[in-house]
Amino acid sequence: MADLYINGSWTGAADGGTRDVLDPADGSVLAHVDEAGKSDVDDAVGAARRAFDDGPWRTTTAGERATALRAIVDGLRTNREDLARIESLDTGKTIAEAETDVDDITAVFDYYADTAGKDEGRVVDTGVKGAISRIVYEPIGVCALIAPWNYPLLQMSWKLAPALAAGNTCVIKPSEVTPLATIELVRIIAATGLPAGVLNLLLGDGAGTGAPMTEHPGVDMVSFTGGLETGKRIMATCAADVKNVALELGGKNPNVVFDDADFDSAVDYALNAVFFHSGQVCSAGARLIIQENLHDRFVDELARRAARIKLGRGQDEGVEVGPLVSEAHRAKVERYIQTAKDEGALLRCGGKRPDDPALADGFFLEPTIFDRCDRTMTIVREEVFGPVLSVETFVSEDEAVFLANDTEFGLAGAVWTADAGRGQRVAQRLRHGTVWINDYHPYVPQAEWGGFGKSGIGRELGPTGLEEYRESKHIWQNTDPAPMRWFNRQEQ
Ligand SMILES: NC(=O)c1ccc[n+]([C@@H]2O[C@H](COP(=O)([O-])OP(=O)(O)OC[C@H]3O[C@@H](n4cnc5c(N)ncnc54)[C@H](O)[C@@H]3O)[C@@H](O)[C@H]2O)c1
Ligand SMILES: C[N+](C)(C)CC=O
Repeated sequence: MADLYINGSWTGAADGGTRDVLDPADGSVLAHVDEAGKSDVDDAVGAARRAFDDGPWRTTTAGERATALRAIVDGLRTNREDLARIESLDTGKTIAEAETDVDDITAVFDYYADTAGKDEGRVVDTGVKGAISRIVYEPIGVCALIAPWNYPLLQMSWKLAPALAAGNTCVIKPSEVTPLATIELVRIIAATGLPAGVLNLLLGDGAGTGAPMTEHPGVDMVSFTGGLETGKRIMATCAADVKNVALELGGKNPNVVFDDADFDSAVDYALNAVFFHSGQVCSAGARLIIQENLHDRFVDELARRAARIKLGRGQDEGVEVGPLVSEAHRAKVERYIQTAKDEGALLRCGGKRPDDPALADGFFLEPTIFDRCDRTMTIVREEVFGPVLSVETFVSEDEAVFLANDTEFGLAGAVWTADAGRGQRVAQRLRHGTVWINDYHPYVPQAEWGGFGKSGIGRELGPTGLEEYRESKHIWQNTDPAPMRWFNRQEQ
């Protein structure tokens, strides 16, 4: 096996470590891959360090880097179906979802190809005679990019595209649970002829590979997407060396529905908000906050439709939702379901594994709705990251806003209303990084993504997504130097 990509070559793990990657739809082994240890981390960071300090990449022009990114875009377009199929197999998501992800990352590489080539810094008007002052942007250096299992290609590309566009070198690590499509992504990028060491791929888990990456003195920046507790650990590690750190963490996202909302659309999107990809989405609308007088009709319809969602293998025709990613993750979600029952939430549908014997070996769980929840319940407060919706009610607009903001997270949320003024008012009061009005889930390369509160630090996508990977430098030139004689005036 040779699944690690270090200094322009495919190689195995130095200590022979390997890992089985499982198909979440039936628990079978999809692949065996190499598992990097500390010496592989040293090799990859060393290669990225040399490529940054001594190689040609850092000093390429923005236009040259834009050309390199466009070659990646071409590679992604050519390999769209293959990439989507692998991503679907590995994560369990449907082919349609995986294709959407590949289209998204293609657009992201394209966007940063454009953006990198346009922003060449700025001239500063200092008001000082005989001085030229300008701001230039430089890459930060060696970036360690670490991604989660739910959107392996997408979350890595949101980091990799701007990091490369800015002229950094990278060591990347997908989740040990879903590494397969990232290996293909690196094959596609390697084929475009990036200089050796600019992009390095490590596979492995948090303790054996991720932690040594973040601790490594040769790394200048860590960009991480994943869970809150891991994020805290990484931030503490980075503090020791004052490394740059960007964090995209979890969410407990409110979907607020007022009684004047378009009923059919609000129900339809509420389903999609929470059950898309089995709820394994950082921005999943897992908290329905509904106006009391609409509650009965809305939740009845929601439960009726949730019970009809077609579960199955993500590659099969007609399947709407795939399995959870692993046995361990399903067990975690099941513990949350039990806790919700114990704390008195009312189970309206789901709450168990499907009865269909054809799904018995996969990590499936039925779409689940807990009604009559309150803000003290664990199911309302903690990120479940599965197909589980909690329902709370409100009477007034103020109460809706209070409940929507009543979370330590602040990633995303939505408001549904026919009153345009109220939509804007509520959107402005929500303490979340993305707010949708009469919609749920859209994200685009041009618009920043990230969270308030414990949902993270920094932003991906948009112009800010490029800023994350650049240092700005002020260059001041005195065009007419002459002694200033601040000191030793008596000697003049
Ligand atoms: N904000 C966002 O945009 C966004 C997007 C996707 C997922 N997420 C979040 O990701 C979480 C789910 O992903 P997960 O279960 O893979 O998260 P996780 O924190 O368990 O793991 C994420 C990555 O970090 C690595 N890792 C684990 N411990 C590490 C350590 N000590 N040092 C360095 N790396 C380490 C893992 O191997 C994996 O690659 C959810 O909380 C979800 O909300 C957030
Ligand atoms: C950022 N997003 C919404 C694509 C995936 C979150 O898990």
